[in-house]
Amino acid sequence: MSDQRDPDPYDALLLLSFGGPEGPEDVVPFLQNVTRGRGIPDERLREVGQHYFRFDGISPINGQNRALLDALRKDFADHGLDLPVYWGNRNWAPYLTDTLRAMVADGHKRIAVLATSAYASYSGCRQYRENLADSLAALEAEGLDLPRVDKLRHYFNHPGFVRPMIDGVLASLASLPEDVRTGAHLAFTTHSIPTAAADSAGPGGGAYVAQHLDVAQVIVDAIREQTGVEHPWQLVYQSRSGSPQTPWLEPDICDHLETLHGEGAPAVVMAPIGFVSDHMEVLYDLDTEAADKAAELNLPVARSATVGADPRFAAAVRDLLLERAASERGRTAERCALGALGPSHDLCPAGCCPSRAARPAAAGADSPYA
Ligand SMILES: CC1=C(CCC(=O)O)c2cc3nc(cc4[nH]c(cc5[nH]c(cc1n2)c(C)c5CCC(=O)O)c(CCC(=O)O)c4C)C(CCC(=O)O)=C3C
Ligand SMILES: [Fe+2]
Repeated sequence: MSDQRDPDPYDALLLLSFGGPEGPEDVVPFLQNVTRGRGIPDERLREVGQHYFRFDGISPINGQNRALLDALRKDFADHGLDLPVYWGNRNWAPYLTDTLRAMVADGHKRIAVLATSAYASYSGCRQYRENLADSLAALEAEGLDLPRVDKLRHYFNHPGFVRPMIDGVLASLASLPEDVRTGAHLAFTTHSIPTAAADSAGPGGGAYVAQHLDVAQVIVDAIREQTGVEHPWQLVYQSRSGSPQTPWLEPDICDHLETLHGEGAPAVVMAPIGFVSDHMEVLYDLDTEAADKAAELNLPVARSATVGADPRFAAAVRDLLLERAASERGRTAERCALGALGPSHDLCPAGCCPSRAARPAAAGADSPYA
């Protein structure tokens, strides 16, 4: 156990996230960053940006990440872990390349990376690794000595991620009127992705859906143990984008609410297990769109909390970092995981979560960097 208190060889933690706009003038440039290289006209981006304009152009994601940074720094300080925590994003300031450059200037050589995405998939894992490779290439072109970056393993089934969600679902159930509570359905939601991306997610394929189903089962079992009620449940999807010709994971949460209503379900708890914080996909797609749909159907719904800056999640990040540090030192580390799938791999194998256009990706077996 003492082995898991030593951060060596790591000298810093980098929180790597999506980024989001912080005012109306940021919205189109942010969406240009997200959709770069796909030639989407600004006019269409302004349409896509309607979700953001409804909230004064402010995505909640940056505030969520600032709160998580505070929670991480507090957790590290409370546990005598003297490791600086930095923050960089894929699509908005503070940009990943700028943060990595600052980390190099501060003398960091061996960086553990926590991405704000818990599951395997191209969008949730490999794309972040590609962003890391792009940033390292930019620093290399500037003649800087490159740090080594290691991405911490997927944490979808880490107790520090799952337990706050169990409490969230229990709180949502408790918030429903008593006469509909016992019969309430649980709708676990995550970001829809193209079915082709789902098929090829993780080392053996299919990992995105399998991981969500495993987490959902753990939550359902925990709720049965605590309340004595086995709620009917299903994994459903939200936030689909892209061309209607391309198949994406279904059903959508709004269609699912209609189906459940048609089947006579008395109430639904929507549990966004696919997301780490209450960012725009949660506030718009669930709290606005799906909530409006439920109101139209006269179906009582509650939306459960994401982990956000829960201290148990901050502690889980420390655990993941110390676990990986131990295994990098060649020690056997305790690897916490709930559910049936067990702890995820440290290093993504070559070709894990492939994209259509193969691009270099750091922090995996096929990384061009050490
Ligand atoms: C799996 C997944 C996660 C979870 C893992 C993770 O967290 O990384 C996620 C998170 C997020 N997605 C976000 C925002 C967007 N996602 C888009 C587009 C897309 N997402 C996809 C997948 C995912 N996305 C996919 C397959 C696309 C289409 C292709 C593409 O464009 O790559 C677009 C483009 C416009 C549109 O097509 O609607 C936007 C603006 C925000 C920020 C929210 C905020 O601002 O609070 C967050 C956290
Ligand atoms: Fe997305």
